[in-house]
Amino acid sequence: MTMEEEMMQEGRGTGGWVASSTSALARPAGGGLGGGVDGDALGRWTVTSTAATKSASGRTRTTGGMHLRWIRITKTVERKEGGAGLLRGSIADGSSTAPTREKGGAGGGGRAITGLVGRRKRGGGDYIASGAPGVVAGWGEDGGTVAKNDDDGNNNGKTKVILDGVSGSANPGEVLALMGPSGSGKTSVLDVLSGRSTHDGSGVITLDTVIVNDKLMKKMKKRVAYVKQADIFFGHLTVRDQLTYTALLRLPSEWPKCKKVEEVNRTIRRLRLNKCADTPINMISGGEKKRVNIGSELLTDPSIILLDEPTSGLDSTSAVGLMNILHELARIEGKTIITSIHQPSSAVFFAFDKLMLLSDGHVVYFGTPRGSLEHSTGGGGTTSTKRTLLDSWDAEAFARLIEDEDAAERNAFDIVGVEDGCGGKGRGMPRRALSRRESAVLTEKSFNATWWMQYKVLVHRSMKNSRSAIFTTLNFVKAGAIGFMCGLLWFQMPYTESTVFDRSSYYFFTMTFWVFDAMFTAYMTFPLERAIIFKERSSGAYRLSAYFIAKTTSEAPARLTLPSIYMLISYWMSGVNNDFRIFLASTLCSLLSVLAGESIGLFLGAAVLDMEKGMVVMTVVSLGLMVVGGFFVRTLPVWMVWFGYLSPFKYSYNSSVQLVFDKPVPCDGSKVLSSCQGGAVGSASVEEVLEFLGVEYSTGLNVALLFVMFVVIRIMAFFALKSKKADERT
Ligand SMILES: Nc1ncnc2c1ncn2[C@@H]1O[C@H](COP(=O)(O)OP(=O)(O)OP(=O)(O)O)[C@@H](O)[C@H]1O
Repeated sequence: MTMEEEMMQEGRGTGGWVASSTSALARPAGGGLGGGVDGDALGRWTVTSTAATKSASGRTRTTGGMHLRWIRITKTVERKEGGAGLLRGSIADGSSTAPTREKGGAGGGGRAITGLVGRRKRGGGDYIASGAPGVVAGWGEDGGTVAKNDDDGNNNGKTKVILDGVSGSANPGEVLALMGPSGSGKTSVLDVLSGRSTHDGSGVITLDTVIVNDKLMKKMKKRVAYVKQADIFFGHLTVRDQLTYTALLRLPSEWPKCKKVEEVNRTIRRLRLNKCADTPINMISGGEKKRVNIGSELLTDPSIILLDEPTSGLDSTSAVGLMNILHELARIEGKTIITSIHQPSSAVFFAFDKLMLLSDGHVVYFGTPRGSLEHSTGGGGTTSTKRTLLDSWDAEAFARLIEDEDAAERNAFDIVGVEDGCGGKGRGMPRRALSRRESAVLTEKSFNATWWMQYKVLVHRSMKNSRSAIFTTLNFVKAGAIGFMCGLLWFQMPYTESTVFDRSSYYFFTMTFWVFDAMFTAYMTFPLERAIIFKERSSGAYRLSAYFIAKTTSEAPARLTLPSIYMLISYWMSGVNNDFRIFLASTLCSLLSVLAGESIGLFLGAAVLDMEKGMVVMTVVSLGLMVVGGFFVRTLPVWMVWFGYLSPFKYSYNSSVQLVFDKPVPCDGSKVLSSCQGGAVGSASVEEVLEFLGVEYSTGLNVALLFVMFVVIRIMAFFALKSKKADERT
């Protein structure tokens, strides 16, 4: 069943809230930000629907698209050291080396344009530049130098212009394709439009004619879905799990769970994922993964869907299938869709409603796909060079056209918005209507789910994932085998002076092994999940605090179960102390030290997200802390004493050893302790044994210090993670 059929079956096709027209200006009806559907002076419909609204039958409506315009967007990035070919010179003045025109980019609005090829505007926003020779798709590589940038796409300074005065627009009900050679700026345009990356600020982005500033963009993220090139998921979760967790996190909290589940099932049907719905994501095909990625974004019923090369890596049948889904979403649900694409088949290419061609961060064509041929060949069928194409497109004139269109729509909206019934429009009234729409967006909730709901869902997801990742047979075998091996090595130690050292070494080994294990596995947590965290957070799925606390609580059972199994086997086999209360207390000390070690690992993982560097830091820090833990070096140099206080090994060793030596140790003739120098008679006091082993502080103080370490370092880990900004390219 196609989506269209499905929707008709659900009554939506006739329900009146989805327009099925493919016209560029057709709009789905729905409630607006200010409520309702508004007609503009040009006789078009502007829909500003945001929240899911209800049909007469009580079903949830699909939110329509929004009109997205971007005008003279420029983006400059810092040139990173160490790359091939350092940049020289400067572009700070924005001067152009283009021979035939002035730049209309960074703040250059309104300047005169020379060498302009004639162009006209066609109905429905179809801009065709005429008279330029050449081809568009796969244009010639003549090495034509782009204004500001050299042949490597670099400018001659410390910065690099990656988008230069890019303008365009996308309408509800349409699919706009971004095409251009690799490195031409397609992803950068999508990053900026989705709010995942910033632009230089000289250009403007408008959504339904409302200028999108930083504050608005943050709020808009819920309505702008961005399907990135990489399909990042927890591989152990099934497709249904992934969609269900997304639904629970991102759909309105007032919806009952059954409604969210219904939405998941609808998304599975809509994206034809039924066959793999209950298969773990790491087992499904690339095309299916891509559809899961799109489905996760579609669940929230966004108005605008941006996709970065969704067909890359797919065979042609899957690519066509995916494109059909996008066209259905635009045509039937009225979504605004922008997708970048490489080498589409001719069927796919001509099916796009609009096409924007980019080269070296510049627009070289915007209009219908068919019109691009006319533009590129100029009717003469000759091949165009990159240089010619760049020169033939008047970016500034195009920017002004979009600007005018935006202004016309805004005025028309405002006239309607404040209509007093007499057809009058009083002074200052348009502004009121505009701000009404703007404030409607700004007062929207940042998160759909409450903090507690986010926490519960994330704990559940993390436990499900860690069950498959940590509670594996292999890990149980590891804990059991090491416990058994240690039991054999320290087998049934008699409680006499000759085993004083062995008892303490048993604890030192136990602490070292499990604290190291916790440190290193916890270290991996954030670097491994950072792509998912950044992706989900950038779409406003949850608060970082909910994720962090959920992550640490959900991993605790797995983290503590394995050392407990080890202790249960090794402690009784070794005969450390036959008092069950001592076993319990020393096991708890060990587990607390595991949690403190986990805090250190989490902190370093959050502070140094780069795995390679982080591993080096981890190795140095963990070995250092172990050495100063009291077992190896007894007398630290004065300037290193502070380092000893940071060692969880020290506190856990100190507390456990004190618990084990709970009564005087009988001499056995080995003359290890000074009180036993006389032979196998008498015993050494507990104090003497503890002094011999270099144990400091009371058990209570050691446990308290371990607890402080566990809590304080964990809080530090949270702030370290919070301070990390998403790399624009993650
Ligand atoms: N943060 C950044 N730092 C440095 N250079 C960047 C950054 N982001 C983008 N670029 C550069 O900007 C240019 C455009 O990159 P972008 O990823 O947008 O191209 P693209 O058209 O999507 O390429 P592809 O088709 O290969 O994905 C490239 O030369 C890229 O190296």
